[in-house]
Amino acid sequence: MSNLLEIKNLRKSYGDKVVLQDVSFNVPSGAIVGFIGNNGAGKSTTFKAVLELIHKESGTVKLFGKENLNKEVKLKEKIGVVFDAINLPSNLTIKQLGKVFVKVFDSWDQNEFERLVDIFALPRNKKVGSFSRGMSMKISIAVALSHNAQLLILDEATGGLDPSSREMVLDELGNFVKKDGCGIVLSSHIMSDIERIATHLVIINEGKITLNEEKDKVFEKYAFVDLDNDQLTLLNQDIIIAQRKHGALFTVLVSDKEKLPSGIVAQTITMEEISVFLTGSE
Ligand SMILES: Nc1ncnc2c1ncn2[C@@H]1O[C@H](COP(=O)(O)OP(=O)(O)OP(=O)(O)O)[C@@H](O)[C@H]1O
Repeated sequence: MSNLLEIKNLRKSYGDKVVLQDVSFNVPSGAIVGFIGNNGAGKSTTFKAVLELIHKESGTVKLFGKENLNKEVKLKEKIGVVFDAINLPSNLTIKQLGKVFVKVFDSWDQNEFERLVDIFALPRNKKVGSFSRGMSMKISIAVALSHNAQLLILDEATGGLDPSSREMVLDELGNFVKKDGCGIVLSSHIMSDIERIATHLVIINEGKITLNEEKDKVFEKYAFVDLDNDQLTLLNQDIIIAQRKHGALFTVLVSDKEKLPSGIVAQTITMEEISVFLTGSE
């Protein structure tokens, strides 16, 4: 499986504040990477650095195997981007947008755009600037899906969508990634969305990656255990992902419940629990 995006040791500071420290993860072809973290953890900053909208301090970013996106103009067309804030021309209608984008993108697919506008039930003759937040997200997603991109970078793209719209969008994302050589990285605070569609989980906490793993592996092998100090010393250090102290006991997230000493009871994990544990917001 080749990587559409490779991020290695990415670092970024604003003034004295280090907001990304040694961030590394990949988006393989065929994958949907769920990028999870609290408000201010560094998700948007990572995306902006990947897209070269901001300068990174150090580290490398490779898109389709190549560095320096700004010098590889053709590559940009292969990336569909949706940011939380709408950045489409507000004075145009959807009808007019189609006419603009056919000129902007060599590979603009007007039929696909029309299909998505229909299934997202978006009005064709209303100015985009007057759209609700949910409608704005849907039109941004429709655009990102209509220029034959291979990689989608979606920052909070399902936030603000009603449940039936979310279903439709998640279905479309699932279909997108089935196409040859396509992949998605999406940040979200909606754990049920991540649990439903992600193939890989990347968790970031205060600019540091605390988990980077295939989702199925997390649910098959990972577990929480409650231990006292003596039991903790018996634990194979290699399987400890994170631990928290609660009075005299420790709650430990382990990466392989098969390697637990006998007598220690593994508790099953939920997406919500693992994300709360690793984002430190408990
Ligand atoms: N232009 C900027 N100048 C100074 N600090 C910034 C700037 N942009 C982001 N930051 C800081 O960088 C940190 C990471 O912000 P970022 O927007 O990447 O978080 P996030 O994980 O996307 O959060 P959210 O879930 O709220 O969207 C925060 O502490 C934020 O205040």
